[in-house]
Amino acid sequence: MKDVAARIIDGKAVSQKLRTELADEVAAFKQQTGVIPHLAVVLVGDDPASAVYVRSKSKGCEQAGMAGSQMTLPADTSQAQLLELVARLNADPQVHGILVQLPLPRQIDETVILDAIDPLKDVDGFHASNVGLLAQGRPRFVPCTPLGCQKLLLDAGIPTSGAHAVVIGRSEIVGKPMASLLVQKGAGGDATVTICHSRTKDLAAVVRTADIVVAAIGRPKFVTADMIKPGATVIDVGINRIETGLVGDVDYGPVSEIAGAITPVPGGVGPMTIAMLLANTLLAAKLQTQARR
Ligand SMILES: NC(=O)C1=CN([C@@H]2O[C@H](COP(=O)(O)OP(=O)(O)OC[C@H]3O[C@@H](n4cnc5c(N)ncnc54)[C@H](OP(=O)(O)O)[C@@H]3O)[C@@H](O)[C@H]2O)C=CC1
Ligand SMILES: Nc1nc(=O)c2c([nH]1)NC[C@@H]1CN(c3ccc(C(=O)N[C@@H](CCC(=O)O)C(=O)O)cc3)C=[N+]21
Ligand SMILES: [Mg+2]
Repeated sequence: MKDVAARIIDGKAVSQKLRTELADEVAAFKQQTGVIPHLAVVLVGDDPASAVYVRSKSKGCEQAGMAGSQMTLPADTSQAQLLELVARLNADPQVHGILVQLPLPRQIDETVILDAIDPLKDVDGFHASNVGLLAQGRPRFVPCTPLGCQKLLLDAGIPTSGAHAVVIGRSEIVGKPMASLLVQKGAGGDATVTICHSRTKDLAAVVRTADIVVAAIGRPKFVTADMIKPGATVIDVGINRIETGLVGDVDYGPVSEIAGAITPVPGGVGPMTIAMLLANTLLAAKLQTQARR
């Protein structure tokens, strides 16, 4: 492996393939039920990066034959006002999926909002009941980013069973659910999982033992070549905007000379997140359509 550059795991290509398959499933669902899956995305404030993601989410819905609506509330929206909108979306039978873009302004408690979303419309998989179901190994809505990482491993044929997977980061939206997925029984799981975070002692030594590294730290180029076992698979979740552009949490150039396979940024995990969100929206429509019959 020493002089051979890593294989590039092309998340953009995989996501496009999945989105084409999804469009067929959406068409079949619409024909069977007459129901058009509908995702509502809520953005509070005017952060330009968030606005870009929110737009790509609604655009993705339309491309897959689903409906996407977008609500933008002012940055000074109160928690009560946002709860009111969530309640309205919960009660709207036309809306199947609800995504409230994070982070929220400081006057709003994220947990209060996420707990208020109908768990059957929680396409992000952040509601306590969906987190619990995943932890118990009977997933309903799985958080989109970790699910996308697992799909990339499966699509690339990277063995996870018995592998040592090291997840760097323990957030509720990426690190923890990623570890849950990798440790689960079955395809894309059965790994021996270690979670690292800011209190981990000698993180570099731990990461060096990994067959699979998932980097979700939020620090540009944090994972360096000296931390990588030759031939290891490196999944870079990080999205960092620096002066030179968009970079991941992995020092891509040097690491790609040591790793066996690696995801680029952009074009790796990010597009998979969107594809999984669309898949979760169809799942939401299916669950709610069954529930009403
Ligand atoms: N591609 C995509 O679709 C998505 C990308 N992202 C990106 O992924 C990255 C991670 O996001 P998210 O999980 O929300 O981030 P958080 O900030 O919520 O979590 C970061 C984690 O990294 C750990 N960490 C921070 N610094 C260090 C350090 N020096 N050493 C070891 N561990 C450290 C933190 O530890 P501790 O808990 O101890 O503080 C924390 O657990 C970000 O770049 C984000 O932009 C996020 C979501 C989707
Ligand atoms: N409730 C909620 N759910 C989320 O899923 C959520 C969120 N809040 N807040 C912000 C993070 C971040 N996130 C990304 C999605 C797609 C790309 C993506 O498509 N990235 C492209 C590049 C896009 C660009 O150029 O900026 C890529 O990596 O190729 C990135 C990041 C979802 N998030
Ligand atoms: Mg966070």
